[in-house]
Amino acid sequence: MHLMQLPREVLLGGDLKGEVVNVAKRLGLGRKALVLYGRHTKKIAGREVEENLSGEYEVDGLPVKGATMEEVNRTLDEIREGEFDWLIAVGGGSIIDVAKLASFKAGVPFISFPTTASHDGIASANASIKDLGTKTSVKAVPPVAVIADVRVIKTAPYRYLAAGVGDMISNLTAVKDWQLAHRIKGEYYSEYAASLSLMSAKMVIKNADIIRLGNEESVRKVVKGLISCGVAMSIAGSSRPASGAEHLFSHALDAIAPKPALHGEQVGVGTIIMAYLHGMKWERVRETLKRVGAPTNAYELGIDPEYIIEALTIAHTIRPERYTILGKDGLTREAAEKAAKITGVV
Ligand SMILES: NC(=O)C1=CN([C@@H]2O[C@H](COP(=O)(O)OP(=O)(O)OC[C@H]3O[C@@H](n4cnc5c(N)ncnc54)[C@H](OP(=O)(O)O)[C@@H]3O)[C@@H](O)[C@H]2O)C=CC1
Ligand SMILES: O=C(CO)COP(=O)(O)O
Ligand SMILES: [Zn+2]
Repeated sequence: MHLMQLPREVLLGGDLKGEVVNVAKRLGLGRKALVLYGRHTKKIAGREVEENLSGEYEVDGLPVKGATMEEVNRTLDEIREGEFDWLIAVGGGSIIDVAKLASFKAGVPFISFPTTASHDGIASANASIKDLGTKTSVKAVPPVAVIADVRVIKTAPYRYLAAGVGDMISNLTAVKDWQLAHRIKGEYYSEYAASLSLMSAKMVIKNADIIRLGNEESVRKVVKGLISCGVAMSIAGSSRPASGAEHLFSHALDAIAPKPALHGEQVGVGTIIMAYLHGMKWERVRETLKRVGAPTNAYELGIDPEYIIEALTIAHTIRPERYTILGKDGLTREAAEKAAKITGVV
């Protein structure tokens, strides 16, 4: 059986902090709400969302630090002790993922209120959580509603929007890896999910110059593309349409680099290299990232080339069951150096 779960409402608009109450009412959510936010996103929108809700609901706020299993468990304890009926995540990908997994484990719904357009986990049903040192996605639930306030998202530094482009362009190599796994390992493949995911990647290639403006139209385009990627993952029943070897490379960097860059920035650079390995037009990937002002090399990522090479050689070990262009044995150091040099990444 294949179960596809999708958000019931998706709101995209100018000033939506006050809309949360109406959404919660329409969806018939219970009396007690828990607002999850981070240190920054509390000030950006979290506190205001909490205040707006307090007129109609019993509400409490919970600060969350990063997407780790400890934070998921802490949130779960809070939900159980406080007997909360639903959650709302006000933040970047990390806060949303913590809410997603806690919501799944506790069996209570959650609303996604993104403060950045830097990742495609806004509407997806899978959560990327760091557990025992490494991070990859696990099955969870999608938000019951997505409330994307363009004005809030626009307060994020431009770098975050460019990272969102990186997370979408990565679908090009993710889908190629998926097709490879389908042919070589007989893995389930969904033509529809793959097409939907590729649509977002093609959209950013076509609209790079508009996105570069960093205005409300840019934010709308990127958010819609990211939501579509989330839907593609839900249709596939896994992150396959949006996560291949370029994501393994980024997860490896998160594990070894002293100061990793943004998820979307790292997967964007990973896409350049994996596109080269697939024999695809990697220059087009690099060109798009350049046009939107996203990093295309180690220097721009702020990561020492040594970590880039190491991440390339260990990426295949991150999630061995996910077959990609890296194969079972991964890249040799020489092959990693060659690919990174040819593509200008180091
Ligand atoms: N589940 C899925 O399908 C997917 C999950 N992901 C995951 O999402 C995460 C990446 O998300 P990303 O958003 O890049 O990073 P984070 O959620 O880790 O946020 C990075 C930083 O940005 C801050 N921030 C958030 N919003 C704003 C804003 N408006 N202005 C200024 N700063 C802001 C955060 O603040 P604060 O300190 O308050 O949190 C945090 O310090 C990764 O963990 C990745 O694995 C990515 C793609 C798909
Ligand atoms: O980041 C994601 C899709 O963009 C989720 O991917 P993972 O399954 O690699 O965590
Ligand atoms: Zn991603």
